[in-house]
Parts: sequence; structure tokens; C-alpha cells
Amino acid sequence: MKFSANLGFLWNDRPLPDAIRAAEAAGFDAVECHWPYDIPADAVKAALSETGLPMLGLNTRRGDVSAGDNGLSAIPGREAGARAAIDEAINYAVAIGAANIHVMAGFAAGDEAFQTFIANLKYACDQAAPHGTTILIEPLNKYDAPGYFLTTTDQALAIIKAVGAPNLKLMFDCYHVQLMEGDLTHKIAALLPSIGHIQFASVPDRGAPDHGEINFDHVFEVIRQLDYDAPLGAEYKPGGNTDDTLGWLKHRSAAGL
Ligand SMILES: O=C(O)[C@H](O)C(=O)CO
Ligand SMILES: [Mg+2]
Repeated sequence: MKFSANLGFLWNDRPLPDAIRAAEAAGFDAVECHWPYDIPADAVKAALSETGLPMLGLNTRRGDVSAGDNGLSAIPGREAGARAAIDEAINYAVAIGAANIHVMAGFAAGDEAFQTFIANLKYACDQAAPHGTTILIEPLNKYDAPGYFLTTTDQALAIIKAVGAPNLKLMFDCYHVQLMEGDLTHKIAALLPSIGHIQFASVPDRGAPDHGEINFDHVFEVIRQLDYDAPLGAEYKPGGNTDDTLGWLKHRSAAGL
């Protein structure tokens, strides 16, 4: 199996280019990030070229984080900010060769929010398509992000259907889906055609995938048997030195898994 280091959490104690180098040294096959915008795209691109790792994806900016924003695209009245964040994300992704953009919905509810999200996602998919970029939407759990618009895979599928764009996919984060729905392996199998990227962390503490209520040896094996061979995103909180949390990766590599 191949693994991608999510540098929003792993090695986030250092500048993004150095985190890319650390991920390569640790044996990851790819990297992904959250909000890289403070780092010039040229510096990120240079670290990617130097290491040979692809950057799989990044997120749209969340808005005014100090005022509590966690994305803008489902918030009625915030369309201008949402689309500026989408444009910025596409420009950055194209500059560094990132294949996916997670368009963040934000805190909202109801039909107006649904219609706003659909319209902004149509805009994002139209703008991204000429670059071959995929747009991702990700259900987040109600404990970490109470009030977030998108919380379940059923809701994500309804949104994907309503937008009707071939470059709109589901970000299936095992951590969030386990907390909201469970039944991970049936869900991954059923949703595979709609999945653009898979992420993981232990539940409930969002740590390395070697403890907690999910047996990742089993989940990864099911994913392998489904012939899904894209890198899986390690999006967990190391709670200290990332290099000290990589026993799971070393164990898999030593076992040839
Ligand atoms: O928190 C997550 O799971 C995300 O993947 C993210 O991109 C930031 O909310
Ligand atoms: Mg995630």
C-alpha cells in the first residue's frame, strides 16, 4: 500500500518544504497539506521536485478563522469570499502540481446552504476542469466541527449528484466516517466510484493508526483487495515528535505490506 503524509498535522513543527523532506526520509510515497498559502509555491514545488513526492491535495482557505470560519462555500452571502478562495486554491494547486482541492463548506444548515454549496461547487469544478484538477468534499464529524454543513457520506453523495460534475469526488476520511456512521469497510466498497481520496487516523483520539476502535490492518487490507492503489492519507495528530509515531509505517514496510 502507498501512504501520503498529511503535513497539516505531521511535521507541522517546521516549514512546509522541510516537512516534505521529512516525509520522504520517513518513507512516505506522497504528501498532502491543509493551507499552504503562507509559503511561496516555488519553494514547495522545489521541495517536491527534490524529493520526487507528489502533493496530492490542499484545502481552500477557511475564511476569517479568528471569527470562527471553517470554510465559506455553503454559507449564503459569502459567495465572493468562497470563490476567491477557490480561485486561490486552483492557482496554488496548478503551480505545485497538486491533483485535488478540498473545498470547505463551513458552518451552515438548511436548503439555502445546500443551494449555495451546489452553486459554488459547480463554479469550482468548472474552473478546475481545464487543469485536470479534482474537487473534493469531505464530511466532518460533529464533535470536532459542530455545526459544519457537511457531516455524512449520504449528504456528500446527494451533493455530488446535484452538482453533476465528473471532477467532483468524496474525501473519505475514516476518522470522521467512523465517528458519524461506522461500518467503514462496507461504506468504502460501496462508495469507491465516488471516492477521490481516503484519509485515516485512530478513533477517538485522532492519533496514529495503531490503537483505538478501528483495526487499520483490516481496513487497509480491504482497501487493497478493492484494487484501490492510490496513497492513503495519514491525517493524524502525532501529539509530539512525528518520527516517534511511525511504528505502524515501519511495521508495514518490514512486513512488505
Ligand atoms: O480535518 C480534516 O479531516 C480535513 O481533512 C481537513 O482538510 C481540514 O478540516
Ligand atoms: Mg480529513
